[in-house]
Amino acid sequence: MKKIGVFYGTTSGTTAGVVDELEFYLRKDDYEIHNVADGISSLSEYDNLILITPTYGVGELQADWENVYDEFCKIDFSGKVVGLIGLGNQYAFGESFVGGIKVLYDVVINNGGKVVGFTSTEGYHYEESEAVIGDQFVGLAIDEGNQGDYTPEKIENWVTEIKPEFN
Ligand SMILES: Cc1cc2nc3c(=O)[nH]c(=O)nc-3n(C[C@H](O)[C@H](O)[C@H](O)COP(=O)(O)O)c2cc1C
Repeated sequence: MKKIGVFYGTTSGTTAGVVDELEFYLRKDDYEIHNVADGISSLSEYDNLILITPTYGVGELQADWENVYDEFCKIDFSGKVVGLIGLGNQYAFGESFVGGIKVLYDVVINNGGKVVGFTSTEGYHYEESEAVIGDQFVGLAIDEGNQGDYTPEKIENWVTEIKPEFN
């Protein structure tokens, strides 16, 4: 398996904690973590990517992702395999739960990439989410505030599922 590039943004630090947990399940693989606040100039070098954003505003990207959005939209994702992880709060923001990953999803798909690691919406309690296609999230939905106890198991299952899909 080729190297995995993990790119994340965080405003209040929760996502950084989730990235630490993700690292545990990637520990036997070749991977590199990048905080989007430091830029995304190396993103196009990876054929395997895990992109992580908490949702802010109403279903929008986290601020550091917003800052690189125009650059992100110019990336050719042909041949790239991408897994998405979204953080959100299903009770406080139940009408736009983890919507931020749909913004990333749309760019990856429009620019020729493959998104893997859709997950079931079962067990979540929200009204609406832009990040749902059919009955699945377009990535892994994490709600640390309300369901953080399940996060390690969710990440482990998701990583196990997407690894065979990587280049
Ligand atoms: C101003 C604000 C807006 C938010 N909007 C949403 C939202 O639309 N949908 C959602 O699922 N979560 C929303 N959240 C919850 C955050 O995504 C969640 O707390 C996340 O864990 C924050 O990650 P971070 O600590 O890495 O920045 C919002 C939080 C704040 C403070």
